[in-house]
Amino acid sequence: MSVPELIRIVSRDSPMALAQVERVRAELAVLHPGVRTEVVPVKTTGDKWLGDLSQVEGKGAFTKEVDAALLAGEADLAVHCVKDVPADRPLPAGTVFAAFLKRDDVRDALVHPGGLTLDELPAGTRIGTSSVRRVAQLAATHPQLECVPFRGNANRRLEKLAAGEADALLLAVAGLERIGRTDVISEVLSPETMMPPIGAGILALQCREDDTELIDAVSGLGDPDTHREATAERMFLHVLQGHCNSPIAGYARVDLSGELSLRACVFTPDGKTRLNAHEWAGRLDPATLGTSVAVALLRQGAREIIDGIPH
Ligand SMILES: NCc1[nH]cc(CCC(=O)O)c1CC(=O)O
Repeated sequence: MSVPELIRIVSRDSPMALAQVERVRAELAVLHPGVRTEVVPVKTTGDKWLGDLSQVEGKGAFTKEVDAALLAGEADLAVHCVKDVPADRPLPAGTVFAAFLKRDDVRDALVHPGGLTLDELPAGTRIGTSSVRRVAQLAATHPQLECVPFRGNANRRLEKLAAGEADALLLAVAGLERIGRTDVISEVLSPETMMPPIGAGILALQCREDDTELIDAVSGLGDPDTHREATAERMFLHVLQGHCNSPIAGYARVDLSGELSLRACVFTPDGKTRLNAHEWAGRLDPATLGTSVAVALLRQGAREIIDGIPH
């Protein structure tokens, strides 16, 4: 296999994103010991704008500038959190996913400086999160807690928490692992307590579709089970056509016997209505499983819930 001499890797410039790039560089160094890599950090709209994401382009706010650098030939390989890559539309024309790295933890964690668990938090505790998915689920299970809008990269959110801008936070375990801050976790929430977002804990490598040499060179970093899970989850979201204010959650899993299943939910913003579906792939390929679970939720009225939410 011919391997490029130099691979220029583009990503957001947050500490989490740069840690993700270091993982990719380390895995590449094992697979292709001779290869040189260079990092091209870019600031995205989502990093610069700390207001409501639906006021900027919403979806794609964390990926647009990264995609542009790739397409302009300023870099060769983009590293993305799958969670941040819009699934309601195809990938930008001219680009493909070359690999999905082995999945990290899908769960969310509670970060409470006093070390309390979610059930122990007193009424009125301010939870810093702007995620409609987290807000809806908390409203359903812990209505006595109050969510306050909270944006910025994970390090920035921890600083704002320390400054007293909220009493506790919800953050992804995978993200805290990447920035080396699992020490702040007071409770890891089960997926039943807090259903994860589509693509949680998965990093994707994206290339220009004509760059076959690089696609071949990096495809060996992909994990086949993660690929099946990511494909089912993203097709689910594609068929459902949510928007950035629609609380949607779900995750696929390949179990020990190799069976793929996908569970997913759609909520109203107040969490009072929750539609659920859970199906096993059986003979279906991952994308068809994603479609089937989306159709199951549409039959229960998901379209009306999603379209009824202002965005
Ligand atoms: N929206 C930012 C973002 N994108 C991906 C992750 C977590 C890591 C992952 O799931 O890959 C986070 C931080 C968070 O939600 O706490």
